Amino acid sequence: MKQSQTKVHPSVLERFHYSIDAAIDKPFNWKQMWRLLSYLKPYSKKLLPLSIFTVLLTTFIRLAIPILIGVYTLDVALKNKDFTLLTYLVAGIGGLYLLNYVANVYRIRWMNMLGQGVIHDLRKHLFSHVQGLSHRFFDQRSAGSILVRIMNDINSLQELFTNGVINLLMDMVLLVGIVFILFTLSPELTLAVMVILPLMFLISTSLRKNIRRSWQTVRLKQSKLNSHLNESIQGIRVTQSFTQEQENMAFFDGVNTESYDSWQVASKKNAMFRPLVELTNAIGSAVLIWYGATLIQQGSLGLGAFVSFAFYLGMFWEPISRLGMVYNQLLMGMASSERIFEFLDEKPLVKDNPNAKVISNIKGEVTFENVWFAYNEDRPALKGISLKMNAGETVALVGHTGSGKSTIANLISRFYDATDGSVFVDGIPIKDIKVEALRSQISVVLQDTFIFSGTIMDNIRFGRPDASDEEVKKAAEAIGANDFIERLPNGYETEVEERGNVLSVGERQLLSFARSLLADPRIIILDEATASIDTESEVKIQQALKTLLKGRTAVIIAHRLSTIREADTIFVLDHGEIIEQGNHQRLMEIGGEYHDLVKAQYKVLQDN
Ligand SMILES: Nc1ncnc2c1ncn2[C@@H]1O[C@H](COP(=O)(O)OP(=O)(O)OP(=O)(O)O)[C@@H](O)[C@H]1O
Repeated sequence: MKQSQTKVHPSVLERFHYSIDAAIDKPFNWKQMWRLLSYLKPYSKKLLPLSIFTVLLTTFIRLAIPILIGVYTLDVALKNKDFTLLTYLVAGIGGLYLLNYVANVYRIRWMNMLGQGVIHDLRKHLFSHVQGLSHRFFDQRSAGSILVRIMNDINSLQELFTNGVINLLMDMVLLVGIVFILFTLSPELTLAVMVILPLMFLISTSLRKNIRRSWQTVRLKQSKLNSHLNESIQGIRVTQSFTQEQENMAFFDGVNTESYDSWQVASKKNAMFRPLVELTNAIGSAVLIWYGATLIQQGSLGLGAFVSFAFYLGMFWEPISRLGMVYNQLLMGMASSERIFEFLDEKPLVKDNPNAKVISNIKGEVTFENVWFAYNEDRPALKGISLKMNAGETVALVGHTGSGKSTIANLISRFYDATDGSVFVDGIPIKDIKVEALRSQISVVLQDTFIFSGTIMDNIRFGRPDASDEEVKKAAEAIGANDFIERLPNGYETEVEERGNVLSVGERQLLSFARSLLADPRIIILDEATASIDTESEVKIQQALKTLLKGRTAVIIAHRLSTIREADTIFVLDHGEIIEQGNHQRLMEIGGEYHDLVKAQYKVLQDN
């Protein structure tokens, strides 16, 4: 293995841990196979039968031609000097080759369409299913590992569906056909040439298995390389600011070399494969010529039959080899499909009650009645929360980090369901309101606004795709985002990349406010940005906020004193419990936790 040239602290190389779930083959599982094959169902009326028909047609033509050339042309037509038959045979063989060509063109086209169609459907099914899963599912998995399943695992099934399944049929027919014809032509010669069978078997099982394992190692190493690369690029700013490039390079070098080495091993083994196959064929040919010549001399085998025999023997290896390959694909497919089905079998934890109703005009009153919630069983995040937020009121949630503020917000949107107790909107248990209806009237504005790739216009329109350009502009103007948008190179049509790195934090916030205002929700949940921005932007954001919150219930995870002070009710949280509640004035008078918090903030502001 190549060693890294860079000198770095050894602990660095132990820093990265990736959970790689590359395809390691699994034992064959019929139940899983049937489930996979059920994706062929939509094609069972047209594409599947057409593909099978062309496969069988080409197989029969391939089986027929050597007999026509050897036995009929040499042993019948030429031997009997029957030139009419010879002409027919030549025309017939020519016609069959032509038919074979046409059938092959369609076979390849239809089989590809079939395979691609299945992969398309499977990917669509998986994506739409994953999209509907609850937050908890995404808490437990990295985006990378989900991506791998939707892309790589499904891709690895592509080959199985495009070639594997149908070739299996072709190769079985071909193999049975060849063995049957060989025995019909000469049972003695067939038995003699079968000496190569054990060798063939050995190559197509153990050697292939060995090679397959090596390629799996290659894929594993590549996954590791991908994960590291992904993390490196995402974290490049941190790496550069801590000048950890050399250390990072050393790790990359290690992973890259591991990948290189695994390729070397796999390709060395692969290189042995073909010559070994040829050697086996050579042994078969030697037996054929030696024993075949003896049989011809004895008069028990015609020359034409011998020629046909040689043709079939040449074809014999092909299906055996391909069957080995399909078997490999099947085992790999088992591993991939197991992981795909694991996702498909995940049930969304938050789902509609059978009697859930669509409530389209909620007022926005939110009540918590003795709500308990735990992300992990042993560590409750909320401990018996009871609170009431009146419709149209602005509520501030304050408290130290990890006290449960975001969790309260998560329960209002029903990203999670309470472990115990109930949450009500307008006095109706939220489990009795259809999730879609509820969420369409709630807007969540996170600190780290997610900007999708597309134009500024598309991004503001995100929650209400039917809004006109005029409505988008009006929302942006109301928020005060218009100025900065018009200054961009193409105004509202400026393309912003995913995550919107080209926009400043304040600009991204204004954009998300405009997005929410346009969606016109009844309840707004806002995780106020902690990042300090300049005073001018601060004033702008405060004004934008006023516009956005007007006439709606607003739940603000508040960090700024100015926001907190103007809230109608402030809930002070501590370790998942509400310890104080009231407006600013009242809480200051009490002189408790809130009072201390405000004093501490003032001190920070004054020190700065
Ligand atoms: N997805 C999650 N899975 C497991 N535990 C979580 C998850 N999200 C939050 N927690 C835990 O739940 C508790 C409450 O977290 P929450 O995010 O509600 O706090 P917060 O008050 O919003 O904090 P902050 O001000 O830092 O955002 C914390 O102990 C946190 O570690």
